[in-house]
Amino acid sequence: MTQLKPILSHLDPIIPSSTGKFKPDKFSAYSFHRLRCHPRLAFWSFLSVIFILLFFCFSPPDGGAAAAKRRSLHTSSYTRRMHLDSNWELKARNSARPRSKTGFSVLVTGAAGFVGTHVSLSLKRRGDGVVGLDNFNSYYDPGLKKARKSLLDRAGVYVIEADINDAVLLRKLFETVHFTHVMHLAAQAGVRYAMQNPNSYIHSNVNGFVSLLEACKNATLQPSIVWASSSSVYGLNSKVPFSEKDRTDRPASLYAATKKAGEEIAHTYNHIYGLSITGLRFFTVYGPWGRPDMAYFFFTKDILKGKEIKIFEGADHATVARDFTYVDDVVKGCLAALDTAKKSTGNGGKKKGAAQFRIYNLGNTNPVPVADLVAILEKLLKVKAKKKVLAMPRNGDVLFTHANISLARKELGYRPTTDLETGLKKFVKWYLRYYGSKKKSAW
Ligand SMILES: O=C(O)[C@H]1O[C@H](OP(=O)(O)OP(=O)(O)OC[C@H]2O[C@@H](n3ccc(=O)[nH]c3=O)[C@H](O)[C@@H]2O)[C@H](O)[C@@H](O)[C@@H]1O
Repeated sequence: MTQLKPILSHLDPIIPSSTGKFKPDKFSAYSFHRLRCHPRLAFWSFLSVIFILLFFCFSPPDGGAAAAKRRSLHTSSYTRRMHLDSNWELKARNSARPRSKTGFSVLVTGAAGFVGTHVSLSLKRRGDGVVGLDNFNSYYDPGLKKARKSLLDRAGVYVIEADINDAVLLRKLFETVHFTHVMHLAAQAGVRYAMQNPNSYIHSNVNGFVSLLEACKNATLQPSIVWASSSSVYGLNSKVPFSEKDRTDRPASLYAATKKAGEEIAHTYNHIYGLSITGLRFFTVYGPWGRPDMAYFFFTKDILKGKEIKIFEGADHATVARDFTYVDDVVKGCLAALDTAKKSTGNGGKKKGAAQFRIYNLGNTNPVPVADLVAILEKLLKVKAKKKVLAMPRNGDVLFTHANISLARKELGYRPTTDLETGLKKFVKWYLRYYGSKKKSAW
């Protein structure tokens, strides 16, 4: 204790006196008295001081570099855990670079999907930078998605394998690349599958969409967003053709309900955070590299196999019809929506003014009965279909769809030019080449 005395007296706090001289205050005298009475307390206090001094002496001089190193170690362990390419950030930066200064940097979600692949290729072809994101889930043959990814690889579009619900990945991606636009096409598609797996619709179309909007809203420079809604939001409406002004509060399927929810959620993010958002209501999009869960696709497969196909009809033999829209026409509408999108007004989550909010129908304006679709396929495949006409099951389907596209025509210059027979011809040609030569299963 006598050895500690000089040190402890030195550690006593000192305050200036009114004369300007320093003298121990009452508290320090009291502390010293306590320490003298508690040798253990004094010993541990001394040891703590030594530890603190040692910590400061031996810590690295550049704290920022150390933090960066820690961060990059954290990033690389994340990269390994999520099975991302070790240099995914570099690849994403390169892929997002447009050919010219005026080009866009676009994040395409669902890039290995049907419309996503076509949109990504078109953007890349005209000189925009594109990064794709896709979770390659097994809703339908992931082999087809991988084949689409190979197309994108060859075109120089880098696709990251991740889910839009991965908020960490999205944050890192938006820190790595400044996207001018996001084309959001990732979704759980299909009307009837919602009866089997309802939660997958909530996961992708509601939670996933919110996760993406959060990342966009938090970005320092917020991108403009264009995303795929659906003709199914018109639900049980009987007034045709469907106009954007019509009511959309009577969805017939959970799929439609989640797309409608997406439209409302989009409005909220536009209103609160100033995100520029355009929703596109797609009408039964078909074409090469299409989705095997859609009727035109599996009818083709089943007709070729000689398997029976079911053709639905409404009550009293009412015709079931769709405004089938060829994928190239839809892609033109998507690009026009990106081109006319105004900038978001927010910054890092704070709104600076009202932002653009739009919704457009992208249909063909020419509904075709499903029976006619089958007749065209029979002609193109040169095979008679084994048909069974059935009452439409109560599984979310609606009787018909028909788009009024005047708004998209006026504001986007959208003009679909492909009739169903011309479009199906291109689809059948692709189908026979893809499955004929590769002997792949179409499902
Ligand atoms: O436009 C849309 O909003 C929707 O279009 C399609 O949904 P759907 O029009 O039901 O397309 P298909 O599943 O290919 O069905 C096309 C038509 O064939 C009929 N169909 C389907 C299956 C079947 O076995 N038989 C049959 O007659 C359906 O009732 C429907 O009228 C897509 O699957 C949805 O993802 C998309 O959002």
